[in-house]
Amino acid sequence: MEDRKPLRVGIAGLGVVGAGVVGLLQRNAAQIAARAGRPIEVVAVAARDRARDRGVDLTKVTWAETAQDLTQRNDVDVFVELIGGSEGPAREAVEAALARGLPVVTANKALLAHHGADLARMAEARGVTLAFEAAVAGGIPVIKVLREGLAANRFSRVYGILNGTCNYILTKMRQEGRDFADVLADAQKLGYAEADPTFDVDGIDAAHKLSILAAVAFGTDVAFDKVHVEGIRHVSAVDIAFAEELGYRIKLLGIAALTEAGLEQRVHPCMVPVDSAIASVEDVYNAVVAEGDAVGTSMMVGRGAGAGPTASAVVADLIDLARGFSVPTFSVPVAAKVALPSVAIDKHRGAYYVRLMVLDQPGVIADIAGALRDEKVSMEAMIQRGRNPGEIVPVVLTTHETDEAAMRRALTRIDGVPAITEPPRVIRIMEQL
Ligand SMILES: NC(=O)C1=CN([C@@H]2O[C@H](COP(=O)(O)OP(=O)(O)OC[C@H]3O[C@@H](n4cnc5c(N)ncnc54)[C@H](O)[C@@H]3O)[C@@H](O)[C@H]2O)C=CC1
Ligand SMILES: N[C@@H](CC=O)C(=O)O
Ligand code: NA
Repeated sequence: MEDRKPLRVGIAGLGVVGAGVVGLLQRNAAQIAARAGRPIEVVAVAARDRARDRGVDLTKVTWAETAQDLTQRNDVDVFVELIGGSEGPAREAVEAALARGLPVVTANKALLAHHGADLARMAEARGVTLAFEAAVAGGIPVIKVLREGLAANRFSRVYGILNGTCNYILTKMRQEGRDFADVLADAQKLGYAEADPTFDVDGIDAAHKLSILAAVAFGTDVAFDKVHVEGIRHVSAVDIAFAEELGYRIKLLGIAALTEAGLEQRVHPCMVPVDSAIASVEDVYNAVVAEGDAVGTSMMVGRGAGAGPTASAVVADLIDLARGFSVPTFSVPVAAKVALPSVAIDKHRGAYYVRLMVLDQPGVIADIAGALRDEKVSMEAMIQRGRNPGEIVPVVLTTHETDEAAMRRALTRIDGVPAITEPPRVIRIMEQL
């Protein structure tokens, strides 16, 4: 093995993940070389700050001026992009690498969600690998599992907890009664959050990942613009407490389902039964559930963010490259992709949790019930806290399965009732897990 040529790596971006990758390659060098069949060595890097102590040994690497420069070096066999962002230097460098026939490993879900189809075409045209295990569900080898381990299956649904920051926030709010902003700051310190954390809390990061997951599972193009996206900003301590009372836990889920009408892709907070397996996936952990016709239901759980788990996935891709292993980018060659119509969210059917803040006065409940009845939305339960005439109190209701479009019409009417003092808060209930 000693005389095998090393795989020479150039890394752009030495932040949380970049430094994690350098550290992991150094720490487990002997074992990685044994498994890869040859050593994997970082020979060159590009980063904005050369002086910063990243806790890893960079004395033997060459510093390139820019990420682009890194892609043009003859001593680099694979370009690793860990800068982030769907445009700018990350996109330009990845495109330059692929155009030159250099394999690419990236953790950049934003880039793949926006430009995955084009980048896959470029990679295929040049016959090079574009690998991205770290981009979806961090350390869980979910791309490998869907693309290889479960390759014999037709999938009906793939869903899961795809954002570690949001799961961490929801967990700490529920377990410790802490504030949203306070827990988000913690997630940032721990290296879980995106450079712009609104991508996490507004569901965009989970939607990036879902669109990639759907492309891999269903052999279709990445269609991020077709994902319905809602984040967790409006999930309050009150909703978390009501969820507990009703036997649910709130999770931000990404769901891609193949229906007769086409592909439904949505990211939003969900109430899941407290005794379901996914309800127990807490903190920074992610989970991905795949429903295949042959295998049935498979669930994978692991850390979805942070230096270690993400580096684990990046290095696994490097080991595959060192071994000479290669598969089509999104599981099928570009020409074999299937076009699937996308199903809009108003065609969704499901059950709903609705929380209203209501000025307690006679007739309000009748108005709410009337709006639901007129739209043929059938109520499952109602909780009214306290009877304090003249005060604002929460009223919570849950529905039986109904059409999203009908639910929206009913909510518009309910919102117009003068005694409803703030917009209804709605969380979809997911029973079929
Ligand atoms: N942090 C995490 O848990 C995970 C992150 N990712 C993805 O990994 C990528 C990197 O994320 P982090 O390491 O967390 O971000 P980070 O912000 O810690 O690191 C990015 C680094 O890139 C550097 N950079 C910016 N522009 C550059 C340029 N033009 N040339 C070279 N370096 C440049 C920045 O100075 C920074 O140090 C992103 O695409 C992110 O979405 C994926 C999975 C998990
Ligand atoms: N910000 C992301 C990082 C991993 O993809 C998350 O919190 O999941
Ligand atoms: Na992964």
